[in-house]
This record gives sequence, C-alpha cells and structure tokens, in this order.
Amino acid sequence: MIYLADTANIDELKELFSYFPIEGVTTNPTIIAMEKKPMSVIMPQLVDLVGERMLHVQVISNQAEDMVREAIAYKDKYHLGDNYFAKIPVTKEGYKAMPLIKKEGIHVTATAIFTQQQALVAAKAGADWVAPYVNRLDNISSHGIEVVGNIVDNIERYGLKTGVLAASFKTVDQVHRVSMMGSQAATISFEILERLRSHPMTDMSVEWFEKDAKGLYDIEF
Ligand SMILES: O=P(O)(O)OC[C@H]1O[C@](O)(CO)[C@@H](O)[C@@H]1O
Repeated sequence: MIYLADTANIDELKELFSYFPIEGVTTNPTIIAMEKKPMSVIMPQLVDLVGERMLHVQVISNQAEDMVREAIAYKDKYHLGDNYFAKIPVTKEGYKAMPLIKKEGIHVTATAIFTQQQALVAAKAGADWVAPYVNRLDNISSHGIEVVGNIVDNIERYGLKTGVLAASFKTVDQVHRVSMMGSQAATISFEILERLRSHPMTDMSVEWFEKDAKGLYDIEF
C-alpha cells in the first residue's frame, strides 16, 4: 500500500517529504479551506513542492461540462503532467464527466464514495482511483473497512484497472485494517501519519542503545 498525504499545508508537506516515503498528495475543498488561502495561492506552491509525486486536485464544478473545463484548466495553468489526477465526486454529473476527462488525457480519481456499487460504477466509467471514505462510514454505523475490502475484491474479480485510494481516517487502526484488505493506497492526515510512524518503545529502545554504546563505538566515520 502506498501512502499519500491528505493535506495542503506547505509546512506539513515539507516536513513529511523530508523523511516519510509519501507518493502523493490529495486535497479537497475542506482541506483548502483549512489553509485560509485561495486556490490561486495554494496551487503553485503545491505543484512546486509535490514535484513528480501524485497530485489529486478536486474540482468544485457540479455540471459535467464545467468539471471537464475545470480539470483541463488546472492542467494547463500549472503545466501538470502524468502525476495529476482530477478528483471527481460520484454524482450523476461526475459519472458523466469521468470518461470525458479521461478522453482529454487526464487521470481521474473518483471521490466521496460510500458504497461498493458507487466504486464499481466509477471504475466502469474509467476512474483510475476510487476513494472510499472509511471514517465517515464508521461514523454512521456502517463498516468502512469492509466496504474497502469489498471494493478491492470486486475490482480484482472483474479485472478492472482501477486502484483503491482509501480516504477519511481518524485512527491508525483504520489505516492498518485497509492495508490488510489490500487497498493499494491510503491518503492520510499529517497527524495520523506521524502517529502510525512512531512508537514510544522505539524511542526508548534507541535511548538504551545510545546509553549502552557509550565509549564502545570507536570506529571513525
Ligand atoms: O472524512 P475526512 O477526514 O474529511 O476525509 C475525507 C477524504 O476525502 C478525500 O477528499 C478523498 O481523497 C480526502 O482528501 C479526505 O481524506
């Protein structure tokens, strides 16, 4: 499973990119709103920082033709290449837009997915990634992990090329469980990425090693 950072915060991304094997960044209007800056300010910084990693940018238009125009506009304005994915919600207009955007040579990430069938329809419509919302499902007494597992199985069963980009996490355990379900990717906030990377026992062990090594590691380097 590959890790993506679910943030548009430049400081968080700079820090993550310095040590975490992050393969891409996802944004949505809520994530952009948290930065209290408009897209015209955030986008150039993001594009610069993300480099060749994947960049998933959600469109805000709600009519298919506008979604297509918006997806093309980002690509052209910021000279985005093969690493750019237009995030399209799985509404009726979104499904209509997906094959049209693909025809323009732009990759598609289908987002706001809550059911197995929504994911299957998006995959059939040509989506490269489908993004099921794990924690939001768990919060309405549904089963986010199970939904992700079913989507992974269905895509494999029907020989589709779409990848599963699990999204919406509030715990490390949710991330672990989607990885066990075979999700190809997960997009995760800075806070949860830090929590899943670290463990107090690791820090303690390193401290003990350093104490034990005192005066013994005398080879120069
Ligand atoms: O429930 P949350 O944490 O707002 O997450 C919704 C998710 O949907 C996405 O838009 C899907 O890529 C992510 O950016 C985000 O993690």
